[in-house]
Amino acid sequence: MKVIDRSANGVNSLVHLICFSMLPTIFDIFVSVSYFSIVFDFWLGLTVFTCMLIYFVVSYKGTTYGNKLRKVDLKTANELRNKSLDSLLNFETVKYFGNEKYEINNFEKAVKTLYDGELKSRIIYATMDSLQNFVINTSLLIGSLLCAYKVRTNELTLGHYVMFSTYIVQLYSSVDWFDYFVRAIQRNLVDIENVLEVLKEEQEVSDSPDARELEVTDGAISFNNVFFEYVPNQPILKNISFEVPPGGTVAFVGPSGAGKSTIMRLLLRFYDVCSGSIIIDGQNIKDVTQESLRKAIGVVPQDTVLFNDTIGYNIKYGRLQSEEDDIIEAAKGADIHDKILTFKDKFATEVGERGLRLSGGEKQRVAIARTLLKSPHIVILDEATSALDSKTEQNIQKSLQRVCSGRTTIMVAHRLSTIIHADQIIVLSEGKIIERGRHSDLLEMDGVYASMWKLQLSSNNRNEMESS
Ligand SMILES: Nc1ncnc2c1ncn2[C@@H]1O[C@H](COP(=O)(O)OP(=O)(O)OP(=O)(O)O)[C@@H](O)[C@H]1O
Repeated sequence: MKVIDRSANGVNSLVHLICFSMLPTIFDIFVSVSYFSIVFDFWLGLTVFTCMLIYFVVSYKGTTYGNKLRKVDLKTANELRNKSLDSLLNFETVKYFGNEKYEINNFEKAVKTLYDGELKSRIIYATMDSLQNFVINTSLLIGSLLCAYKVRTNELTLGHYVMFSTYIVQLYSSVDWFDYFVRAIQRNLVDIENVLEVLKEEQEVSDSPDARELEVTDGAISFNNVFFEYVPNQPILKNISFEVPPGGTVAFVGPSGAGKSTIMRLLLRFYDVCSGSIIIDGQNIKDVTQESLRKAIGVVPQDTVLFNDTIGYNIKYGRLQSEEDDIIEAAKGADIHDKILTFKDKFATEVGERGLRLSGGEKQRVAIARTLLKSPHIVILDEATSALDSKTEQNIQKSLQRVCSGRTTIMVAHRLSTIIHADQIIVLSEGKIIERGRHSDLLEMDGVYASMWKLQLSSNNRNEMESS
């Protein structure tokens, strides 16, 4: 992937740049050690060189081990963040099962692992610092004693002694700076590696370099011999072909796992088809930008998840440039305006995390209002009313009709009563189309759809009898 190449090149260039900037320091150290050996005394030079070698070995080993610990710490910190986020997002499930203590224990364990890891790395770095100081001071002591001895035996002058002390202090300040710099770089490289891991994630779908904007004129959709699998050799859709004329409605029914929602995901290009094509108004969706494609499609999903903000904000999300009047119109169209006016803060009412302060029907209406505001050419209703009771569903149907009117619509439904007016009903089973036609045609066919219809009728009758 281009992004990875670029970032990897970036890191390589950074490492090269740093190495170059360190050359003077390395040169400085090399010259100093040689100077001691040649000009002063061989044993003095050897002492300084040996201590320097020990210093670098300690530094290398300590930093390498410290980096390993840091990698583990980063992994633990990520896991801790994911775990806490997951428990907070699913707080209702935690409460349903009374598992608060279990979650708290898990969190405490994760915090303790992180704390222990950080403590270990701090101990390693502190030990390394002490060892390095010990090596430097020992070398200073041995060097000074050796130098003093040579002055006493008249092999060196007092001036040599002063020069040695000045040199060695300067040398060790360079070495110290070098060590600090290398340590900081290595530590940051470990962190960058963490970011690169994220960049390495392959993008499921990317725009082709010459991708154009999708131009929707009528909103005609056609699937041509579409074959798709999420995992190799496990086909989900097999040779799916159908057409939706401009403004027409096609509904998909079938058992759970048949591939109905997958068709919607392919139309939105969350995945690319393995073979075949999806055409909108004569343009293959592979050749257009994902942004323009998704702008043309409005989705009313099965479970509407709202932002933890106001109702007004959540409706406005359908078209961020909307004026207040447009939002009110959309709310009226979705039949939620009167309900919003009964709230104390009206459109400024906070909906809570994921919209938990609203009922299922209200959330669904917000989703419809958003789609009305977006005013797309194509609408997808993915089991938009399956989570609602029959009465709420009947009320919402009117709003849905408003969203779909004059727009090409693709629906997924479990309740067959919601799709009887569709221009075409397609029955899917194990990724294949097994029946298609209008409601009355399919009933006449007396096949899978007809038996599903009879089953739903009898269960509806049973429910009515039980409630009366
Ligand atoms: N991201 C994914 N990776 C792998 N397999 C997946 C993925 N998403 C869905 N599937 C599988 O693809 C199959 C079809 O899923 P899909 O959601 O399209 O079914 P569906 O007909 O909409 O079912 P339902 O009516 O229960 O929502 C299922 O067997 C599912 O397990």
